Amino acid sequence: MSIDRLHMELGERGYDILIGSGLLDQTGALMAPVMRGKRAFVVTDDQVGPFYLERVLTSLDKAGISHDHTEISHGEYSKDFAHLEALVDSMLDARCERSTMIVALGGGVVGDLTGFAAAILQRGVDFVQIPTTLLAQVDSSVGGKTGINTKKGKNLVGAFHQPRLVLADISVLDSLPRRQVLAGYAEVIKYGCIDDADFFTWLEANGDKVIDGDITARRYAVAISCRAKARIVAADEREGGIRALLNLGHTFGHALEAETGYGDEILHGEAVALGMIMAFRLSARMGLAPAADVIRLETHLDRLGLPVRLSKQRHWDVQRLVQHMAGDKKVKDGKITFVLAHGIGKSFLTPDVPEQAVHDMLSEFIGA
Ligand SMILES: NC(=O)c1ccc[n+]([C@@H]2O[C@H](COP(=O)([O-])OP(=O)(O)OC[C@H]3O[C@@H](n4cnc5c(N)ncnc54)[C@H](O)[C@@H]3O)[C@@H](O)[C@H]2O)c1
Ligand SMILES: O=C(O)C(=O)C[C@@H](O)[C@H](O)[C@H](O)COP(=O)(O)O
Ligand SMILES: [Zn+2]
Repeated sequence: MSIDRLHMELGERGYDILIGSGLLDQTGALMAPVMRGKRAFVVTDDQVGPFYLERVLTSLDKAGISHDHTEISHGEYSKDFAHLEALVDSMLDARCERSTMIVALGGGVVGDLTGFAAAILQRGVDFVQIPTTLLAQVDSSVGGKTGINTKKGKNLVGAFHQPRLVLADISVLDSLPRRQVLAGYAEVIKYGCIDDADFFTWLEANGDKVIDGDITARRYAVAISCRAKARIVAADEREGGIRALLNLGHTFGHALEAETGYGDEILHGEAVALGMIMAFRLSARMGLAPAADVIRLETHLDRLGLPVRLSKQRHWDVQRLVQHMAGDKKVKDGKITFVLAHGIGKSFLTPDVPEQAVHDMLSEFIGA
């Protein structure tokens, strides 16, 4: 079985991103070289655990790594202070030491929460990401952003804490519900929109294969996405500049997630899909992007089954969305830095966006 090996070029914080099928059964052997000791603490959720925990624990046994584990409740609700406290307590109860390797086995929720717990436990212990959703394999497991949501907004408390290794086993995506695959696909198409028009074109031709489970197409999409993310993060680890391009669609998307209470109504990836459409519509409204590219993006997302309009079941309020956006981490001196685009594959950052243009775009989108 072949493994694609990418490297996150961050000097002493650098690490490999391994992509392949069946990696789960080699977890212990693949982790051992980056471990400081012979103990691991595995965190998963109550939907991933029944599928994959036993295989990971068996591979740790085979590699002579002793282990404890815990399961959190699945879903975005778990990314909060209460679950963080409970998770850190369970690590302390298990007498995790500074040399214990923390393992995040799950989607972005498990990865973000566990990574943050690892960042603060005993002032920082090592962790490994084993992403089990498409979203986590192409995005959240790579780059070291960890954290939780608070009442004031999305991911507002957290730490940059890079994993020691990422193991992306493509075959685990076979058990992922279609809605979750589609949500992850939004972050895949994001890389095409940011600076890779050729990838966008490839996705227009092959996106349905990625969604429907073609292993070669999935592996290619994960590898290209991780390569893009690793390149951007290596250039700007702590988001002083170009890393913010990875936030395309997120200023609007996070506002939708906050407004809907971080539940099942809008998943993160779905919010990003809608947010990217809003970013492109705003760009076109400001005369920066061709309308044809907005249509191209909407048509592609719509054809694959992602939401491209806001639900009519809910009353959306422009002012409330703008208030959520005001808490964005890209706000500087009271002004939001937006990720806009001159077209597909031509995204850029700018604080120069008239408030009226944002209001008009949001009003139009809510009414659409
Ligand atoms: N740190 C980052 O850079 C970064 C990047 C993107 C997103 N995120 C965060 O990631 C989170 C979203 O992650 P997500 O989309 O993976 O959601 P998730 O972690 O909630 O997983 C989605 C659902 O799928 C289930 N699941 C996971 N893997 C499965 C599998 N293989 N088979 C069957 N079911 C499975 C989970 O139990 C969960 O119910 C958000 O909180 C978002 O903010 C972080
Ligand atoms: O890694 C990044 O940088 C990203 O922005 C990736 C995003 O897909 C991800 O959702 C991230 O968690 C958003 O970061 P935030 O700083 O806006 O909370
Ligand atoms: Zn995201």
